[in-house]
Amino acid sequence: MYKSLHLHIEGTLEPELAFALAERNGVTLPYASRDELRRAYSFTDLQSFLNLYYALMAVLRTEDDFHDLADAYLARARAQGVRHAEIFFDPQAHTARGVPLVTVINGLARALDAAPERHGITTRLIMCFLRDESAESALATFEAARPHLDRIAAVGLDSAEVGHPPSKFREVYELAREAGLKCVAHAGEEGPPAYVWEALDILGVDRIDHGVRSMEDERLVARLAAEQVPLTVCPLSNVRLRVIDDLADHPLPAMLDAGLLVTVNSDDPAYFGGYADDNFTAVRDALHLDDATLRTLARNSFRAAFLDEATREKYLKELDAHQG
Ligand SMILES: Nc1ncnc2[nH]cnc12
Ligand SMILES: [Zn+2]
Repeated sequence: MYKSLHLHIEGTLEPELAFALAERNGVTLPYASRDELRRAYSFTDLQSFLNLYYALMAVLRTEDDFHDLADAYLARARAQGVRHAEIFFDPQAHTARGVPLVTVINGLARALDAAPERHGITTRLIMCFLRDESAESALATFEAARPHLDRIAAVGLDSAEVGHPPSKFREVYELAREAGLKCVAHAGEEGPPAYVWEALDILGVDRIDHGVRSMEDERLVARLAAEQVPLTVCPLSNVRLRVIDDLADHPLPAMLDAGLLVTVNSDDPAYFGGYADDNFTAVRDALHLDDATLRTLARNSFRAAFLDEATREKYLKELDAHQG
């Protein structure tokens, strides 16, 4: 039984669906076949992945496309034991291509609204700002989303990290908090520990996405442990984007030993070789995690989720019963 707290919906676009949507919308992809596309999934760093991630979004045009993308993800997530998913989306990557924000939100919301009954999954939607776009663009995006904020639980920050520190987005995070939204940010994936400090001190985030490079800064580790700031770590993503060389060298055990509130997540599962359970299985095997550690990781994701306390308690009881 899992919670998924770091999942980009656009990163769940499997080659099969990409080709189906391309055909539906008359979009020509620069790949002859699904296999040829899959062969392009060989990344040297975050930017090399983002280039393909944004290019393939060309097939997402209508409300039905966003609905079908999210519905396909929810079916896969449930098959992997996910019960609650907090889902990122990148509005600017769509509005920049002429797809209206309302099309994106309505399509995703239609799939998410049906998810408890259709898939047995509860969800939250997290609207991310692209950090390699301007602060003004983030502000304009937030203002455009104001009529839809009842659909949105939190704001986030993603895309190319290095050179785009969290402090650039102070103002839009202030507005989001004033509007009652939770706040998260990718930090310490490729960027330095200083970006994690900024996300905490300047953006006031409730969770850090990735945060693996925090381990380079002892004072930061102590702070994250003392405040029990959740970190949404994505092990298979870290290997595919060469943040770490080998899963066997992943800092996850050291992070747990340091008392950090670590969760395991899939990031962009269509591109990085696996969904929730695939990530758990991979770290269990590569890092020789025992059952108690796996239980801690599962509990952590329930603690870190944006749930009301009654629902959290209900899920924790279910988890205890499930794990015996
Ligand atoms: N791993 C990642 N880091 C930053 N931005 C992203 N957008 C989608 N996946 C991402
Ligand atoms: Zn991510």
